[in-house]
Amino acid sequence: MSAMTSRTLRCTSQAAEHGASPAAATPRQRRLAKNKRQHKEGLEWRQQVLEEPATLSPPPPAAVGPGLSLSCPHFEACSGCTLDSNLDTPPVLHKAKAFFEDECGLGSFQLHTNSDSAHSWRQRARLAVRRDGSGRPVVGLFDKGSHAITAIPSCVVHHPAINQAAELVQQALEACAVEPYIEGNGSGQLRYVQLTVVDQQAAQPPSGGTGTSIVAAPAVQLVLVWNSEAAAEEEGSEGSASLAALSALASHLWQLGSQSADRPPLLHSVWANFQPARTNVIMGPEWRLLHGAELAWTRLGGADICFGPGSFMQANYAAMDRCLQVMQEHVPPGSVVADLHAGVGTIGLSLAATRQPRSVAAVEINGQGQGSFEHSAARLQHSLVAAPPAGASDGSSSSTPPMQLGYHVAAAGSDPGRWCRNATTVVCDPPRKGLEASLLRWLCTVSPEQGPAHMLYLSCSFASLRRDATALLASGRWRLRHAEGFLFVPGTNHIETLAVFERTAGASKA
Ligand SMILES: C[S@@+](CC[C@H](N)C(=O)[O-])C[C@H]1O[C@@H](n2cnc3c(N)ncnc32)[C@H](O)[C@@H]1O
Repeated sequence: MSAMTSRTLRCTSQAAEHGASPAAATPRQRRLAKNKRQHKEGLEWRQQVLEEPATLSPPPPAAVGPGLSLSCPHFEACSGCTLDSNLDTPPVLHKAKAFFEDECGLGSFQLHTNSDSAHSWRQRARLAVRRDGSGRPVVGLFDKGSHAITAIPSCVVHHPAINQAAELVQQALEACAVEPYIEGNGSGQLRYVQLTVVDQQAAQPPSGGTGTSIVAAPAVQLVLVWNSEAAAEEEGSEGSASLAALSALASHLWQLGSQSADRPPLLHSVWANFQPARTNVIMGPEWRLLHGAELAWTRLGGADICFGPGSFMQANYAAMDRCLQVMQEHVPPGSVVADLHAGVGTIGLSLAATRQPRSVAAVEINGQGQGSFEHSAARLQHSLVAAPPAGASDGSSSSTPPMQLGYHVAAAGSDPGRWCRNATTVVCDPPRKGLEASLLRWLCTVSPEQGPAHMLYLSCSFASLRRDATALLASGRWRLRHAEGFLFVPGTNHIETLAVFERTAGASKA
């Protein structure tokens, strides 16, 4: 928190304590005082959660004005959020409305949101580990526009389990005398931590017993991003001392976070990721499981989704779940689905669990997702055989083949004709830069007989979606049937947009 902000907060609270007239405060002081009051209520709620972890549920929504508000004590210092009021009408929403309503002629472009969307939504967070201005090791985020670090122990957008696990790491830094990373000279040990909430209910396999041993509280998959190579060097060398320090830190955390007699374990697992390079890329190429279970699960869009620490996961599970439900409405039963930017296969698996497609082919450039996809697919196939959906094949009939679920590690644009062979529905969920030029060209030129009938394009960047949608519509091959937005990152000028296209000519394959 900047000196200016902390001074302002102090002054505001003193004014409030001494009963100063609200009229004497500036609008900003009043806003910060309100943030502080709501933050205090949030802390009280979190204290209750700590005492009763099995009942973790979202905090009561903050008292808000016309729009959703953030009310975070770290706002303005921390770089994580850029909006603290009217979160449900970020500036980009106006651009999206203008594009879809005025340029594309859709009736109305809506943004999905509800009153508790603003808080406790983040289920995956990456936090830096550095020394602060006073030399104290800190787990937090960089200040706006700099690499100076701010601790954010009361972050209101983090799921409470993430804040608790971050606090555990904060304590362990000092207890284990861990050296935070120093960017200036590349020295130090711990660079970042990644914390991901694991749904312990979904973690139980469907045949996992009576349910009496199920631990209801969410736990955290913790990754320690360590500033060294993975391989131990000769005994007594600097490398092995560094790995011994990593091992001691991980054991200390595991003991603190997994073995409490009076509450469910906070940690699901502890991983090491090794990043020795002097780079801004957070994760390195090598991973090692140090404690706990390798497989982590959550339930999204009607499917159990397995994920590892190195594969992409949407951080806002509730918003993604809602988005998946909407996507399902646009996929007819019996479809052949190509899920082109699949990650661990969340979208394709959700469609497989709910829409009875004939097949789903997942295509993903990062091979880290493949093992997770295969675990999820096996669990899904098992549950479909055990309880086939009404009217669906259980695979026992020789005339109706079982659903095919496949995963290809490849760039979607490398051979779109191959990845989309026979596909009736193509799903694109690209990174911020949008569709690869080769994929966009194929979609804009493929003949109606060969191409898919429907396309679901989910985008995290409105600018690249607008560019790609303009090209798709200009090609004459596609018509926009529907579009809507989802608040995946409340507190920022960002919306996730789903655009549903249908082919304009030729016989539909679906
Ligand atoms: C926004 S994420 C979506 C992941 C997944 N659909 C989900 O919902 O979790 C984008 C994914 O596209 C992958 N990706 C990036 N470039 C790609 C490419 N050229 N071809 C295929 N996948 C790509 C990334 O590795 C990442 O997993």
